Amino acid sequence: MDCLDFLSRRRSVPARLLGEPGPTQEQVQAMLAAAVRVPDHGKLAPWRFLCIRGDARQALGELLATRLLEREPAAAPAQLDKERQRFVHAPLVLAVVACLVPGHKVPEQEQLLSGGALCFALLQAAQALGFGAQWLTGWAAYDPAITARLGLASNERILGFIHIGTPQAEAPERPRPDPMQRLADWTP
Ligand SMILES: Cc1cc2nc3c(=O)[nH]c(=O)nc-3n(C[C@H](O)[C@H](O)[C@H](O)COP(=O)(O)O)c2cc1C
Repeated sequence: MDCLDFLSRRRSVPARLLGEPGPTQEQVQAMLAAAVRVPDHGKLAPWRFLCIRGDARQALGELLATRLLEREPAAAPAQLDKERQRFVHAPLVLAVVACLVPGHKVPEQEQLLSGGALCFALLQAAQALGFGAQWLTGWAAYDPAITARLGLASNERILGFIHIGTPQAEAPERPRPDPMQRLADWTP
């Protein structure tokens, strides 16, 4: 498969369809090494990663369930279970954290964009190694109590939880927009 073919066929594999085996430590390193080559205005490298694997996945799910009960005391047991299950499927979840440099001449938007590109590069690197992956956020990515428990500082943001593992079933395709319908010539 040539490169463009690979990119044109890329699709996410829903986290619930991901299972063992996950990437080895060498493969994690290789994926990150590819992903940090994203465009990065000002060479700020305004991002870092958290590896969530093994028992930490269940622990994070418990944290989400506990926090949801705080936020919504009437939350149904099924909702709480959903939170507990959020991170248990894929063997590896990489949280991509934006480390924003406030007041820098490179606007925060560009720092965030670089991190977003990095999330996507991670998806591609995972797929290039034969894994499936999905970029998820969910309410927890924006909840201050959860981000504090993840160790984020006030200038840091969760950009995504990248779930990575071996597809246990074929991922469904979704309709894709026709780019030509969104293309126009700009005329002065
Ligand atoms: C920043 C970001 C956050 C996302 N968060 C979620 C999410 O919380 N839940 C979800 O179902 N999909 C989420 N998605 C969408 C999936 O990552 C993915 O795009 C979708 O499953 C379709 O897969 P595709 O990559 O094949 O288009 C998010 C996408 C982005 C870019």
